[in-house]
Parts: sequence; C-alpha cells; structure tokens
Amino acid sequence: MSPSAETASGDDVEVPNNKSRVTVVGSGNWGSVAAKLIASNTLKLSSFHDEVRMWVFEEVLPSGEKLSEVINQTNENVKYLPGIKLGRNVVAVPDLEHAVRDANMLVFVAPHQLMEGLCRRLVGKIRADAEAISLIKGMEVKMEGPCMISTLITEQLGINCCVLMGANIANEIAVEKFSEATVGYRENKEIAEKWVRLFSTPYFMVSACQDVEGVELCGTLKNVVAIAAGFVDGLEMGNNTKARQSAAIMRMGLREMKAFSQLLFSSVKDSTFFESCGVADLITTCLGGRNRKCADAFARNGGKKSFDELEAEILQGQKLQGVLTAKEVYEVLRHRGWLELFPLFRTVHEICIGRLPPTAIVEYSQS
Ligand SMILES: NC(=O)c1ccc[n+]([C@@H]2O[C@H](COP(=O)([O-])OP(=O)(O)OC[C@H]3O[C@@H](n4cnc5c(N)ncnc54)[C@H](O)[C@@H]3O)[C@@H](O)[C@H]2O)c1
Ligand SMILES: O=P(O)(O)OC[C@H](O)CO
Repeated sequence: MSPSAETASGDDVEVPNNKSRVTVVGSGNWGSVAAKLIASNTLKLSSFHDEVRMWVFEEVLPSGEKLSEVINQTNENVKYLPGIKLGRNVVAVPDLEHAVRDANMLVFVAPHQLMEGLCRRLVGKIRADAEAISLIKGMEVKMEGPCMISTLITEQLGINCCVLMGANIANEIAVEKFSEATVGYRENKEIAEKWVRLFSTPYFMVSACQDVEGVELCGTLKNVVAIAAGFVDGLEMGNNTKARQSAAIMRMGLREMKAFSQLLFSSVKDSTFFESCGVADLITTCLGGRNRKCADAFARNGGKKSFDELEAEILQGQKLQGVLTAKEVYEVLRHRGWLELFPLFRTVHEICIGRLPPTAIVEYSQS
C-alpha cells in the first residue's frame, strides 16, 4: 500500500485478511526507533500490511502544535527522536483504541510504570487472535509478588506475549549503528520467528531464545546495575580506580541478576545471560544509558537533587526505569527475606532513597 492522505490521518483502511497488521503501542525514544525498524520491513515483507500505526500519548509542543500531527506532517518524532525520519508508512495515532483496532501484532514499548493503566484501557479493544511482544524493561510488584510486564499483558489482555531485549541504545540504532537483540519466547517458535523477521535488518541482528522470563529479567535488572555504575562514575575518583570499580560493579551485578532471576524462575537458563539481552546489554547500559547518566549526576550532586528532578532536567520527558525497578526489586527481597543475598541491589535502592550516601556503592563493591 502506498501512503495516502487518507491513511496518514489514521482513518480505517481495508486490510487483506492474510496480511498481518502491526501497531506499536508507545512512541518514546525506543518506541519511535522500533516503529522505524518495523516500518522498513513491512514494506519489504509481503506477509505484512505496509502501514505501521504508532500510538502517541498526545502532548502539546512549545510551538502550540500537537505531537501526533507534527509526526504525521514531518515524519519525525520531534520530541523523542528528533532528526530521524521514521518512514512514510508510520502513522501516528493519538487515540489508543483506534491505534490497536485491526492489528494482530502489537508491539508494547512504553515506560513500565504506565503499563498497568494502559492494559486496563485496552481490555476488550484488541483482536482476540492478536500476538504481542514487549520491548519494555521493568516489572510490577503486586501483593502476590513480582509480575513481569509480558505476564501482565497476557493476564490482562488474554494474549500470548514474547519479549525483545538487547544492547539497544535507541539513538544509536536510529542512525543504523550495528546492534543485536534477543526475542524471548515461551513455546511457539513460529511466532518468535515471525517477530525476528519483523525486527531484523542488516544493522539490527535478532535471534530467538526459549526463555521468556530469563530474557525479560536480564533487560529489567540491568537497569539497577546501571544505576550503580552511574554512582561510581559520578564520584570523585581517579580514572583507573573508576574503571576497576565499574568492572567490579558489572561483575557483581551480573551475579545478582542471575541469582535473582533463577530464584524467581527455576526455568531461567544460564546461557541466556550470554545472549545480547544479558551481558551485552549490561555493559552497554552501564557505559552509555540514561540510567547511568542520571545516577552519575545524582552522585555528583552528593544526592542533594532527587532522581525526579534529574530525570526532568536531563531526560526532557523521557523516563528512567532503574530507580523504580530498584525499589520493586527491594520489595521482593524484603518480602522473601533475601536482602542479605543481594547487597548490590539493596545498596542501590538505599542510595536512591537517601538512606545511604552515594559513596556507599564503593564500600560495598570493595567488600
Ligand atoms: N530508549 C532506549 O534506548 C531504550 C532501549 C531499549 C529499551 N528501552 C525500554 O523501552 C521502554 C520505553 O522507553 P522509551 O525510550 O521508548 O520511552 P521514553 O522514556 O523515551 O519516553 C517516555 C514515553 O512515555 C510517554 N508518556 C509520558 N507520560 C505518559 C502517560 N501518562 N501515559 C502514557 N504515556 C506517557 C511519553 O509520551 C513517551 O512516549 C522502557 O521500558 C525502556 O527501558 C528503551
Ligand atoms: O538508556 P537506558 O539506561 O534506559 O537503557 C537503554 C537500553 O535499555 C539499553 O539497551
């Protein structure tokens, strides 16, 4: 289908029955890049409808214009991914119900703390045969215990949900720098392979791994370790000391990620930690991610500016995941009596809430 004024406004189009239709639920930094990747492939793969709808949480820009309208006029997400053309077959849709209508492949990519509310709004609004994938790094903690975002989607919407995690700094993939990712799936390998085809490009190499919890926990927990790495970076230390401390944080972080994941789900495989979603994402995020950056600023300020303030100042509307995840992990540890087993995770949360100073990360990593 060639784009037309009619489809660019998000109006309904005739969908041939045998073609899959994709909607991206989310349009932040990674959401926009995901839409770009997918849209480049739907044009090439005959089993997919060309058009990719991207749900936009509507906001009014300083110019007075609506974000979704500007995206459709310029083909750029000027707020969350400026300077990058998304592909003319990406259509921004501010109405959530309209965005998901007709789609049988739903890509969820919103900050994890918003997912419960979003799922509630989608109940009864999606196709019964829809398949989902979550690109979201984070989890929910409920009375009954931790709940991964893919499980939340499956439980609330009654659909199967794979995950895609990896060493994926969105701004770099947007300019087509090489990166890899892992699709985690539960049982249906065919569906996982369909997702792999939808995301793969010469610069974005995707492979499938039958360990949905392991893949998702890697993506979730590395954000807590990235906060610890940021604290180390923000402290006044010589470069050599800093490098040694960062390496120690990553090593200990990986150990806690694996132990925590396998205590929660005995099915989590050792090998998953060697996929892109594991050690590769851990290193990438500890060196170049937003969690690292904000934690660095927090330590430089001696903990005097809150993470909320720093997030607003530094990320300009983008959302941090690691601070909230550290709190969620801490709650699980406390409930289960595991606090002593996870000193790094515990220390990160205690620094984030001001119970310990940022320097505590060094004392911990030297012990
Ligand atoms: N950015 C990356 O490099 C990257 C890479 C891999 C994975 N991820 C993960 O992807 C997920 C989404 O991150 P992102 O980078 O696409 O988003 P982001 O942090 O760049 O943007 C925040 C998004 O939340 C939306 N939003 C704000 N308030 C809202 C509300 N009340 N209701 C609904 N939406 C609201 C904003 O419109 C925006 O689209 C996160 O779990 C993140 O960890 C991000
Ligand atoms: O920028 P961060 O810290 O949210 O991390 C981004 C991605 O998860 C890296 O894979």
